[in-house]
Amino acid sequence: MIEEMELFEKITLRERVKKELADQYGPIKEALKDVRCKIAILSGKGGVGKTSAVVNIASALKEKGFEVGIMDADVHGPSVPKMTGLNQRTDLHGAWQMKPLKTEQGIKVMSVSLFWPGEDTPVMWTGHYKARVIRQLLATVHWGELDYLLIDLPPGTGDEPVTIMKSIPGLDGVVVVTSPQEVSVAVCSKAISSARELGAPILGLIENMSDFRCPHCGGEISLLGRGRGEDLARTYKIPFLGRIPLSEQAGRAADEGVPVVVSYPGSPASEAFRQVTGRMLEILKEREGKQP
Ligand SMILES: Nc1ncnc2c1ncn2[C@@H]1O[C@H](COP(=O)(O)OP(=O)(O)OP(=O)(O)O)[C@@H](O)[C@H]1O
Repeated sequence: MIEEMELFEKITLRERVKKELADQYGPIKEALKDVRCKIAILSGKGGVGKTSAVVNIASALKEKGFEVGIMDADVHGPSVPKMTGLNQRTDLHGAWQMKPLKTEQGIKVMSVSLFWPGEDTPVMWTGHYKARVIRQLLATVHWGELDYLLIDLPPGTGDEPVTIMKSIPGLDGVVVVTSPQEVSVAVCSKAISSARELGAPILGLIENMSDFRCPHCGGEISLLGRGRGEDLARTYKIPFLGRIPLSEQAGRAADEGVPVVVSYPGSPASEAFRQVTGRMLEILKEREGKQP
């Protein structure tokens, strides 16, 4: 009896999510109509540098003169505002239309943490509810004209990132981030498969936290390994966008709330982020002339 009830609940929830996706598709499409290119950033495992990649790719795009926005869809660990130095709160504007905040560099940001009561208040929502909040945000945020909107997805391969990806009409691509560690690469392959199942075009894979250059002797140390990201990209026949070194400046920049591309522009990590961004743009251009 209990099993039957659980099955019934699962089916009704699935139907409800399906209906909600269908109902919100139109409003989300309308809200994103002036966004030329929508890219989701995904990782299998948490803590591999997905958000770091998002804020630095955004900065590298901004440096090139593009209008850029970041949608922080990682409800449990929303670190985009912290990593971009946004401490203020946004107005709910009666929840009809929400305005993203702008970073010092002029990148527009929306995140649950911008209207959350306090840093210590945990998010206790279930997966279904979290995805619903993100869809609601996607439908109500007024981005204005953007060349690129980067969506920082929650880590993992469960319902949440998948439902969010499904909610974005005309998603132009997915970028996958992994560290070179075996544990990260193994989960990352699942993330690639789930993106593929959705039919989302995968623009490429980034290996973050790759070689570390010793500031004293200049020698390179592969603390977490090296090359497994590139091997994974080859296995799945997706473009390899490049390697970001494990770097003291990158870590410090995140804590200081300024992307490393801006705060340490000549650092190896910044150069690597610019190269990764350049490759991503080339791929978009080759794919479907998607570069604005
Ligand atoms: N290349 C790097 N060199 C040094 N530190 C890094 C690098 N990339 C990320 N970090 C640091 O590692 C930590 C995790 O990074 P980040 O928050 O970007 O990961 P994430 O994958 O988005 O995590 P989650 O999805 O769990 O929120 C942060 O403290 C960040 O500053």
